[in-house]
Amino acid sequence: MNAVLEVENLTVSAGGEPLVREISFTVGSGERVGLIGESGSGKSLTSLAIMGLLPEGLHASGSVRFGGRELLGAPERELSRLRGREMSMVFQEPMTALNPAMRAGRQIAEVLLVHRTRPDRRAARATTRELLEAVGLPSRTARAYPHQLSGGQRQRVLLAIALANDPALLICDEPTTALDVTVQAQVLDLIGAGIAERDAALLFITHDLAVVATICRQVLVMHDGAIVESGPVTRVLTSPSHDYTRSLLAASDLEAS
Ligand SMILES: Nc1ncnc2c1ncn2[C@@H]1O[C@H](COP(=O)(O)OP(=O)(O)OP(=O)(O)O)[C@@H](O)[C@H]1O
Repeated sequence: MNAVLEVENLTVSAGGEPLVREISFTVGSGERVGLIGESGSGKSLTSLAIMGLLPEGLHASGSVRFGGRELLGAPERELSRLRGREMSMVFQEPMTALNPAMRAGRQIAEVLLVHRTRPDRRAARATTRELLEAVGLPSRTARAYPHQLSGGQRQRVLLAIALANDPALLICDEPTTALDVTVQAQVLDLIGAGIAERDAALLFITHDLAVVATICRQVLVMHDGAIVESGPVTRVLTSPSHDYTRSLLAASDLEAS
């Protein structure tokens, strides 16, 4: 299996204080890896460091290779060419990720067009309709503004945007946390299907063990900025070797057997 993402000794610090500490992991092509840990453990900073989107004042060191290319220290121009095309991200709060003043269809079409040297608007509109259909939304959704959609519908639009350019890597950061359980299951199914269709790699961030068990085969457990345990979901969730993983399990609905 080819490695899509190779993270080695990644450290994220603020003013010399490490918030993510020397973490290493690999995500292979077609692989689904969950990153779990309690609030504040460093999950979001890890994903932002990978995407080159760390907020001002935070510094990443170590190595993040994507398709063999080193991303840490790469020029912003190169990173913005990758984002939304070869790697994309779905966040927890779709309302802040979507432009409130732009119709949903236009937002999907824009991401199709922005990475083309010769934009074809008619083809982008047709692909937008296909993408909406693939995430279970009627084509009339294209004309809706974000505030006219439900939370689940907005998250589907974001997923359509993230999948639009057939990325090799999709990073999801708590994409279903704000949704009710039924809608959550539907969105998880759509993420799984979108990934499988493209043979893309998935890095799925959540604090919810049940969600990881549903969608991922491999899991990394993060605690206080470090990865304390990793392995196949079936192993880690049935016989955790780290105390912190055991306490996560005890606090969840899943039972260790
Ligand atoms: N811009 C920043 N400056 C300084 N510290 C920060 C900054 N952003 C995050 N932190 C700190 O880094 C740590 C990790 O934050 P991070 O957002 O990665 O956690 P998380 O595991 O994603 O949590 P949650 O599940 O609540 O999103 C936290 O202690 C947080 O307070």
